[in-house]
Amino acid sequence: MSDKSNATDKKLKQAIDARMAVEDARKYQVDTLSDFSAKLSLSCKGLDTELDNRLAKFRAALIKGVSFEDLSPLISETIVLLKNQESVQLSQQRDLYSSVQSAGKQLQKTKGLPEDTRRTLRHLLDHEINQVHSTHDFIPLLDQLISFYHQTLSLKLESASDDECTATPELAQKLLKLANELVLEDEATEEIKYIKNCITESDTLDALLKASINIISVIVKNINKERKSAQSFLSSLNQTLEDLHHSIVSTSKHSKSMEVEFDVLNKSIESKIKNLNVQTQNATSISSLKELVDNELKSLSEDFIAKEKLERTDREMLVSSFDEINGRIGSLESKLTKYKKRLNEQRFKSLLDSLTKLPNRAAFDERYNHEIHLFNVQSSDVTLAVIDVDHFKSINDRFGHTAGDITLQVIAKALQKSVRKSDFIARYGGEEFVLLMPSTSLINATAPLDKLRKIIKSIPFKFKDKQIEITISLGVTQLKKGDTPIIAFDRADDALYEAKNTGRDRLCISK
Ligand SMILES: Nc1nc2c(ncn2[C@@H]2O[C@H](COP(=O)(O)OP(=O)(O)OP(=O)(O)O)[C@@H](O)[C@H]2O)c(=O)[nH]1
Repeated sequence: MSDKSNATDKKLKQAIDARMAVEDARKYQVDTLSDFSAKLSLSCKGLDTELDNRLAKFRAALIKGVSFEDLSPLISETIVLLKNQESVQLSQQRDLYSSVQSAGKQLQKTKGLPEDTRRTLRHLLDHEINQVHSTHDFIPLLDQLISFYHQTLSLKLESASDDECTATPELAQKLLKLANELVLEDEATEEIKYIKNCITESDTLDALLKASINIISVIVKNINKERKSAQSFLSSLNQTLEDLHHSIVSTSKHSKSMEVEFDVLNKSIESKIKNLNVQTQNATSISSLKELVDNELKSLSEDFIAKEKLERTDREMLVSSFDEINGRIGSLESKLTKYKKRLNEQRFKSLLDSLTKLPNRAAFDERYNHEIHLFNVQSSDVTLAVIDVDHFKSINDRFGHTAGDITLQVIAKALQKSVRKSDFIARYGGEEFVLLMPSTSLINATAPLDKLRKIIKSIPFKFKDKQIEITISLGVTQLKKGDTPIIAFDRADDALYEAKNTGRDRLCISK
């Protein structure tokens, strides 16, 4: 009997070890999936605020280690949001198409349109604009460019003479303003720069007409390229998440059915051991006891064999589903790297800062160089301000990086809302912003800039139930004859340094 009991012990131990191996494999699988899903969700940060929040919740749930059953609804909600993103883009595209089509048709009907312009316009409407995958941001600009064209053409037709008609400086300035609103990718920068120089250097209506058509062509060409890559990223990401969802649900279902079978077996083993106990106590002779124990152990042994078999099947199924998921994760991860690269390129190309949605440093450099070029040609006043958030490091240190990020977004929004339409505000990097104020002298810039300082100071920031006052320091200068971009920027930076060293929350000027 002691041999049999040893054998039972051994079987029990084997059963426990096998179970632990299954649990370890499952834990490893869950950890790998969680890690991958977290990385995946980070890759689409910045596309949409609601999607960002949902993904942040999803990542938090993964870190906390909630069960698959609880994760499942979060994934379903995320998939819905991703699908929404796709349909939002599609409807924006449709809006853009019909808006531009109707403006274009109106133009086509206009008498006196030069033949080559009519051809260019036809080509734009028929072959290019309907392929544009754009956001709403560009629709007003395209509309304005087309109505600018309309207005300029009417002026040309009104003048009876066949000679080249001179454009007023205001008209050229209007087109330049529209061109300045363009925030496009690298390759287009040179094209836009060339067009802007043509506008400033030529004073005929024909030159303005040509320039406005050229700007429309550049926009159409570039938006199309950018949006295509974003859209394909979104739909692939959506597919990827759906695949993961299915894997999780099927693994979870499989585990549940196994648990039921294990439960039945465990209960049977338990009741047999109990029964053995009772019968042992009731036995009247050694021989009947021996027979009884033999029978019960035989039956128990059969249960153990069944249990072992079940565990082996469970382990094999887990290993094979794990291998399959692992393979899929491998291929998804390499896809993800590609999408991320493409998305980063797209962000870079769009020249918009992904956190604050303000123009980024590259966009600022482009605009700044152009303002310096204009200043050298026209000598109109331009003020430059470098703005830095005070003690920003302590916000991160005390309330965390996410609070820091939100702070930057709120400040960026307030700055954008408070500057004039003709001003150009950008995030230069970190907690530093730059502001260009064309046609504004240093004297006239001081009051609005100081108002800007007060606006930021009055924002009621609240972290961890604590009311926090956040201030900015400003260094300001005005472009001077002979300035290079670096010389003028350094002057504003020196003024900012002075503002920081004399107590912060102030504006200093460098003449
Ligand atoms: N949350 C967040 N922090 C950022 C970002 N970019 C830069 N920072 C942080 O901004 C802080 C800037 O710190 P410092 O240059 O020491 O300046 P400061 O604390 O603002 O102090 P003063 O400028 O001297 O008033 C650093 O801790 C950076 O890590 C960002 O995008 N998000």
